[in-house]
Amino acid sequence: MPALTKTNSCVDIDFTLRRKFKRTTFRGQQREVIVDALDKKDVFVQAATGFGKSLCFQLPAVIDHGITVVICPLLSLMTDQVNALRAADIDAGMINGNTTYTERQRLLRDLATGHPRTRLLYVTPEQCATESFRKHLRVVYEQRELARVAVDEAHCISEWGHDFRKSFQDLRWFRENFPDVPIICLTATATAKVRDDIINMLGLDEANIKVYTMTTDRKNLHYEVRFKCDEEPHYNDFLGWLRRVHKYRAENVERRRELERKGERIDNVSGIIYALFRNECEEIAAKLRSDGIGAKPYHAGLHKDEKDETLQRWVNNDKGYDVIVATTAFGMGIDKEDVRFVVHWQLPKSFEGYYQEAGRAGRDGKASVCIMYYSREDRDRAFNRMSRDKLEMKNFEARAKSLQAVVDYCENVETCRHRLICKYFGEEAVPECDYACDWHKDAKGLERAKKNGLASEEFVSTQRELGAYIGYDGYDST
Ligand SMILES: Nc1ncnc2c1ncn2[C@@H]1O[C@H](COP(=O)(O)OP(=O)(O)OP(=O)(O)O)[C@@H](O)[C@H]1O
Repeated sequence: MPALTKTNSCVDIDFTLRRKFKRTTFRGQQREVIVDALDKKDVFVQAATGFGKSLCFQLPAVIDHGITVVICPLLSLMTDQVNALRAADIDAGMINGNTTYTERQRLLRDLATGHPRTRLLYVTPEQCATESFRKHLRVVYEQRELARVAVDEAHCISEWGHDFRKSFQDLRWFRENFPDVPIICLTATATAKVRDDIINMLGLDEANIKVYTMTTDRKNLHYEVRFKCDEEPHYNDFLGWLRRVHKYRAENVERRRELERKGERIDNVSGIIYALFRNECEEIAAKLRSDGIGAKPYHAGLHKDEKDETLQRWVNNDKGYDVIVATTAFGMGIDKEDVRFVVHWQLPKSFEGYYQEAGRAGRDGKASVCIMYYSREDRDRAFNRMSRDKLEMKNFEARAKSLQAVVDYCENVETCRHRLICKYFGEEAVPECDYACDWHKDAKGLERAKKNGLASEEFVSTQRELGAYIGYDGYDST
C-alpha cells in the first residue's frame, strides 16, 4: 500500500528551499537526491561532514503528504534538528529517553489518528523496536500516511562501521513490513564495504535505489599532525599555537577592525579538544583557565545541567566558554558554524571517528584547523586497550584496521592529508589541496618534525618490554 506522494511537477522544490529553509541554492547534488526521494526511490547518500545531508530528507518531508520517520542514534542531533525545524515552523517531534511523558503521549496520539500532523518524527532505533511504537506505525501505514523512513548515521548498522549499534540491525523490520515505503539512508563515513552492508541490512531495493557517493573532502579544513613523545608533554605546544592565533587577531589591523565591527572578542577562537579520559578533560581545561583561556570540560561524568549550560554557552560564544575539552562524541549533531579548531590530544580510536570529530570544524566554510597530536607510545597504548576489550567487541577486526589506518595517516609524511583521508573512504581522484595540510605547507619540515618529535621504535619497544617485565603497562584510566 504505497504512501501518497505529490508529484514533482506540482511542487516547487526551490520555493520550499527558500521559503521554509531560508536557503537560496542547493549544495552539490542535494537537489538530485531530493528529486529521487520524492520519486519514491530508495536513496543512499554519502557526503562530507557538514555537507547538508539533513536537508535531503527534511525538504521532501515538508513537501510530501504523510509523515517521515527519522531514525537517529544521537540525542543531541535529534534535539538540535527538531529545535531548528520547529523554529522554521515545521511540525517536528522526537521520542527518546529524555522525552517527557506528556510529549510522548501527544506524539503517540497524533500517530494513532492515522493522519498525523507531525511532518518529521525523530526516534531512536531502540524505540523502533518496541511493539507499541510499531503498532502505531502500522496504523499510519494502513492510512497511507507513512511517507518515508530516513536512517541518519547509517554506518551504525554495519559491523564494519566504527560506531556499530546492534539496535540498528532491527531496522530491516521497516522494509519487511512496509515494503513500498521508500528508505533514505545517510552517512559521512562509509567505506565500500560499509555501504554494501547498509544496503543489504536495510533490505534496500537494488532495482530502485539511487546511490550518491560524494566527496568526503573538506577543502577549508587545514589538517596537521604534530609529533610528540611521552617525555615531552604537548600542552605548551598547543598553548603557544592558540596564543599566536589570538595575537594575530589582535595585531592584524584589518582583522581587528572586522572583529570590532561584528562585536566579536579577540580571544573568541572557538574550538574543541578531544581527549580520551574524563580526568584529562578536567586537567587540561583547568590548566588552560589558569593560563587565561576560557576553557571548560565536558564529559559523561558531569551533571546534566552543567553539561547543558556548557554546551549552550559555548554555542553562544560566551566569555569563558571558548574551548571545550571533551571526551569523544562531543559536538556530534551540534551544528555550530564557527568552530575554528579541533584538536585531538591523543590518537582517536578510529579513522571514521577522527574524520567525524575533525568535521565539527569550519562548518561555515571558512578556514579552520584540525591538529592531531601523535606519539608512538599513544599508539601502543591504543592497541593494547583494544586488545584488552577484544572479547566484548563484536567488530574487533574492523576496529583494529581502522585504528591502524589512523596510525598510518599520522606516520605518513609523504602525502597530502586530504588525499589520505579521501583514499581511506575509497576516493582515488582527489584534487590537490590548496596549502591546507602540513605536507603541502612544508614537506621537509614535516619530515624533520617527525624525526625529532617521535620516540624511536627501538626506544618504544624497550619501554614496552620493560613495562611487561615490571608488570606496569603505564595506562591511564577514566
Ligand atoms: N543548500 C544549502 N545552503 C546553505 N546551507 C545549507 C544548505 N544545506 C544545508 N545547509 C546547512 O549546512 C549545515 C550542515 O548541515 P547538516 O547538519 O545537515 O550537515 P551533515 O551533512 O548532516 O553533516 P554531519 O555529517 O557532519 O552531521 C546546516 O547549518 C545546514 O542548515
